[in-house]
Amino acid sequence: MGSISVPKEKPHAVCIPYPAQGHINPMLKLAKVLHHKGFHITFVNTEFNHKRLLKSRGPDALNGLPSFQFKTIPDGLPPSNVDATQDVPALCKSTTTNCIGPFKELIAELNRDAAVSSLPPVSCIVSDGAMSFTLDAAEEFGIPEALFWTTSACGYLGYWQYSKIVEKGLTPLKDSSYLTNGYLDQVLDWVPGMKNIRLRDIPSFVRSTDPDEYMIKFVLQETGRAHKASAMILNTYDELEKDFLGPLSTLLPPICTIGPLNLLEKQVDDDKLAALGSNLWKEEPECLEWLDKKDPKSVVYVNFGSITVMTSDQLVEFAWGLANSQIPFLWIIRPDLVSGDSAVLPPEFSEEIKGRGLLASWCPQEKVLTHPSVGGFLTHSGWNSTLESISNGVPMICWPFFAEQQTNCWACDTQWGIGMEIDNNVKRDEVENLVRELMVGEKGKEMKKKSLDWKNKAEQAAKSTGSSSSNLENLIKVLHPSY
Ligand SMILES: O=c1ccn([C@@H]2O[C@H](COP(=O)(O)OP(=O)(O)O[C@H]3O[C@H](CO)[C@@H](O)[C@H](O)[C@H]3O)[C@@H](O)[C@H]2O)c(=O)[nH]1
Repeated sequence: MGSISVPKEKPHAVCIPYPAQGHINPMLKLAKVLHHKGFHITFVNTEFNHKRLLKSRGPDALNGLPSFQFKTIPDGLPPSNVDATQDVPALCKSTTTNCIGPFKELIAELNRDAAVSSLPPVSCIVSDGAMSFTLDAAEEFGIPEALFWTTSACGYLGYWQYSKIVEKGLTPLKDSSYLTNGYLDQVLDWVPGMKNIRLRDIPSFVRSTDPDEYMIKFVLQETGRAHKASAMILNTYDELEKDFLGPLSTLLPPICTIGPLNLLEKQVDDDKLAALGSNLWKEEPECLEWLDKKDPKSVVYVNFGSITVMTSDQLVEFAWGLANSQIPFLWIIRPDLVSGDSAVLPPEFSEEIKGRGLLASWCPQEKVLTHPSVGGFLTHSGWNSTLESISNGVPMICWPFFAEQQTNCWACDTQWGIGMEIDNNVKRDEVENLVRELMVGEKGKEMKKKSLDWKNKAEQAAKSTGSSSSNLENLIKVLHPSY
């Protein structure tokens, strides 16, 4: 007797990033990878970011595909400047308290639509780890949820130390002199997997003098709920972060390391999906044309991501450091990079860098880092930037701003040998010296070698037989056990 084959229902994942650039980018990549594996996708942006995406990418940018749709929920914040990054603590507070209602309503609506059409009902949630309120929705609808922490494993492990740091009374700081009096240099010898880690290398929110620091409470809340997830996702690869993944695996549901997602995404051969992008600022493709005219590995690329802000004095120090290094550079200065001001550089500077320096306000970073002319990256050490740099074998100078960027910088410098830290109190001479060292010095050569080694290992992990690809299969089994 022949068996009757029952058509399996297509899985439907609702993917919801934390509403900031460095979170939307990797979530969109993961959503594309899952779509390629047969999932129906609903990607949820906040209304604020939806509007920004339409503005930066054009009115049709979020029309999606029949099996990959974009939906929105409000973020609960009052209206603000559409071209600038939202305040992080305010956004964390607001998403925690205001988003669960609209999110549950959206899932109910998707299920109602499914009941009267051929669309599959929602079968799982993939949520940003910093949006753990979504776990309540998963519970209510009786579906699995995977939490995606878009940080490095070392950064995430750093966050996991917060409860002990509070318990030991290491935070709040007694007063602001503790930021510079050597207090932050103390080694935390009890942190598993992170030999010689100092307080200053731990994600930066513990550097507060406020006993009610909201971001500490937020981190404790988000790490505290993680055990309720069916799986944890990290955009990294085992070989790079095995020392940190070991300790994390004792604290968490099964961890699926599926990075670098920028490499896994490349395996998705689908023009329609490739056209779906997530840059909140308008890209300036001229940067690539400019790079085309430069010698191989000759340009230092400078970009501080989507959230970093600096003073106009710091901007000027970076500017003269870059100019004095005599190395060609591409420097992305976001319109909101200088706090409370617009970025203004002296006319002598523009004169000095003619022909060898290009300034732009936003670029297609992944294409820039893949470009053969780029030989080094001066970065704020956001995890996406770090991983995009690693996957292209580009060594770094790190100027961490906040959050786990400090931990990423520590790992690049002391663990992986591919980064050099620049002092927070940035001075032009140090910028000049480090840029020269990175691009033409002995240490730079050594770092380039190590960067290429990590690049090869990243490519191995992303191959169909590699660890990240097999972890992706494990994730799919969790999200859709019968698939
Ligand atoms: O001109 C630009 C600048 C940035 N990007 C992209 O924007 C993303 C920026 O992400 P990231 O480098 O991680 O920086 P942030 O935007 O600062 O990221 C936030 O989110 C990260 C992931 O959780 C954290 O590691 C950071 O600490 C946090 O600030 C990357 O994918 C870049 O490729 C561009 O395409 N063009």
